[in-house]
Amino acid sequence: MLEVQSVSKSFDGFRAVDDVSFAVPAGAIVGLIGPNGAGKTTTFNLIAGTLQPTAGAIRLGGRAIEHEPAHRRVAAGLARTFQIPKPFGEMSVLENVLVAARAQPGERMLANLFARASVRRQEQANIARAREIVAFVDLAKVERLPAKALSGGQRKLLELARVLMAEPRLILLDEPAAGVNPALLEIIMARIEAINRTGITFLIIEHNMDLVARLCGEVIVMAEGRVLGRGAPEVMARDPRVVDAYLGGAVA
Ligand SMILES: Nc1ncnc2c1ncn2[C@@H]1O[C@H](COP(=O)(O)OP(=O)(O)OP(=O)(O)O)[C@@H](O)[C@H]1O
Repeated sequence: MLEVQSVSKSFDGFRAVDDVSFAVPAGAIVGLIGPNGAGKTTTFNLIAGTLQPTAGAIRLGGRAIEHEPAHRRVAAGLARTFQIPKPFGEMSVLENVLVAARAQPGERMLANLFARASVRRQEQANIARAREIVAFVDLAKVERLPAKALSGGQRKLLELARVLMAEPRLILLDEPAAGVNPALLEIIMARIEAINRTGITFLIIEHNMDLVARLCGEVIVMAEGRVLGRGAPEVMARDPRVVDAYLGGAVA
């Protein structure tokens, strides 16, 4: 589904991502872990298209995307969430999900003029789908509230709903467990599992090892911009290079 090949990114000569290669098979949930500053978020930004790589290739479903703008990658089936969700605070939960729809008939002026009925049907279909997704992530009771009224954990669920609305094939999740209380974390993990069972692939940055151990068949470990290793979470957690990288990070 996703291939990252010899990708590097430098900021003023500093290699935040240094010759990174890995692949994420279709249908998998793969973790991307490593100490602070390892280059995980930069790697996400390179895949999503908010940053351009200094070198290397990125393929989604076999198609080269490293030079495509972010919105084309979304259209190709790539979605991402952020460590700190940024919903439109004044808009309702439902509206926040609705604006993430790929088909926005109201934005096509000519279509509006000539095919009002079909535009209205598409809008109704989008609203119905947004409602379903909001219910799926357990936010139906708060769907009319402004997004700014949600707790941190509910905002993570809203982010999940927004990416689902874009009908992705691959979802990049940036720290879905950060700042989430245990009850909501359980819901988030169950929903990720349910979405994955429908065939959607995940790459997840996460420091919470409970989530990683439960959801991720494999983890890719990064440190200092490079890939240290890859394997089952319980195996990588015992790998001396991985232990060293985390301890190095703790004392640095
Ligand atoms: N825009 C930028 N300009 C300069 N340096 C940057 C920029 N973005 C990231 N870096 C540096 O690149 C390195 C990797 O950062 P990155 O955020 O990718 O790490 P991370 O693994 O996601 O860390 P964390 O777990 O703390 O989120 C860090 O040293 C960071 O300071």
